Amino acid sequence: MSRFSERLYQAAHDIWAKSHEHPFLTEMREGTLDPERFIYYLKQDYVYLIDYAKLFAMGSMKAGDLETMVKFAELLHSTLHVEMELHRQYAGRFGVTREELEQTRPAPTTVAYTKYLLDAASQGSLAEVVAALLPCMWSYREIGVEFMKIPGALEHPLYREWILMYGSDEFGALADWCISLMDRLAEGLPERELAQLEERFLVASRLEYLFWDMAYRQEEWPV
Ligand SMILES: Cc1ncc(C[n+]2csc(CCO)c2C)c(N)n1
Repeated sequence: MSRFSERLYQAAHDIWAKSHEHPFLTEMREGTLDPERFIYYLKQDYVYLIDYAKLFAMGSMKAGDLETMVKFAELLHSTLHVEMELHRQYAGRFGVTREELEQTRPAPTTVAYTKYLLDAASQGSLAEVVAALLPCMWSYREIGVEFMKIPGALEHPLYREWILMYGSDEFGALADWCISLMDRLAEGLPERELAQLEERFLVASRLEYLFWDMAYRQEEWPV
């Protein structure tokens, strides 16, 4: 039987393709993305990551064995100290302090995405936690690897570090681990539960798309 992750990948194909073609990413790829849009993204992503990191804590809590528990703890550590450190360093280049980053008011799409993930994780099984968090890790891995292949992308003075982080083998290995965990957790589940996991994965994928779109539009609350 084919792997459940392949089913998820196929089901999300059109959504992910739409993300890859979004002007935020095409302009970043070409090095023409307005830095204001990038700063907006960094701030929103910082507060997104604070909530997202909690999913790894919940993964640790719901883990059925010590190895899985340790791996989620590593992912939590890496988000707080590696990924968020990249954001802090970028912000510093623009004179935005760590405190300002942390006090960013989450925009509507950030609220929708983080609360959706936390709801899925608090209500559901470990498989639901993984289905919800997976598009984030997997889609960034795809984007990072694609960007690394573009001649000159790593020479860009602003976007170089971002591309290096998400295109790195370390991030690739973390995403691979989550994909194989998804496959193991899905084994033997009835179709009704698989369909529910697929739904979590697809909604999170659509919210990933909306996150790029939000950053490009520099979305604000209407009042
Ligand atoms: C909206 C949004 N989606 C995905 C990521 C990428 N990401 C978040 S946590 C993690 C794994 C370990 O830190 C990865 C790859 C992001 N930064 N922002």
